[in-house]
Amino acid sequence: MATEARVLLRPVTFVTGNAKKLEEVRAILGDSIPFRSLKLDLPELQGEPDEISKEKARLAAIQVNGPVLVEDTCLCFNALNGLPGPYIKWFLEKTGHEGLNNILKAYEDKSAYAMCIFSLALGPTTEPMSFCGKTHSITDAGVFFFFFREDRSSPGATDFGWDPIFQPDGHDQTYAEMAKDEKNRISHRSKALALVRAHFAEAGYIFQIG
Ligand SMILES: O=c1nc[nH]c2c1ncn2[C@H]1C[C@H](O)[C@@H](COP(=O)(O)OP(=O)(O)OP(=O)(O)O)O1
Ligand SMILES: [Mg+2]
Repeated sequence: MATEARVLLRPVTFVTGNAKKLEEVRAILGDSIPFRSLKLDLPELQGEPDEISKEKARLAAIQVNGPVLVEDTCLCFNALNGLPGPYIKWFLEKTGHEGLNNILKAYEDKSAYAMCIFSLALGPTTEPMSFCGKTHSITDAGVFFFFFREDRSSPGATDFGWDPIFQPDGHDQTYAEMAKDEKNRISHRSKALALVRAHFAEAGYIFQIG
């Protein structure tokens, strides 16, 4: 039996305060899901990553009073059981790439994974749904960070967070060194958005936007 279609009277609003995230979401989604964006700085919450993402969606849906999509991004060190995780924004801001690098110097395991959790709330009273994508870093000690790499003369693009220090497993370049469309093909964000897209295809939402 076909999934019952759900009618949405407003476009989905992707809420973020981060212009680089928005740029990637636009490039990855194209026109596959009708959405608009809204720049709002949602609170940096504490807790388990999926709960943080869902709570962001609840808060955003109250402000927008309509369907919203948000995401929360984590950078997780395996040696630290997933930390800094959702707190990466403050770690990056306070310690920089080099501080993150120094934390891992204490451990043999320098592997990490990037994780994006999108949450969709159809309205302020609807329980959000979450979609998680992960990309693992290379695992060799001493090459995870640009700063260890004597073969590199430039960190690549330095305009998006921790991209210069994250080298995905199976790749010779960090996210920052890769062409944008290559990052978008393999990233934590694109994996999560593939699930969001599949959900939209399955749920059969119909947009009746007047
Ligand atoms: O693909 C990425 N490559 C490199 N760095 C990234 C990426 N994605 C997020 N980031 C950074 C931004 C922020 O420092 C932290 C996540 O924190 P997070 O709260 O999710 O992002 P945010 O506050 O900038 O935007 P938002 O308004 O959507 O919460 O990692
Ligand atoms: Mg944030």
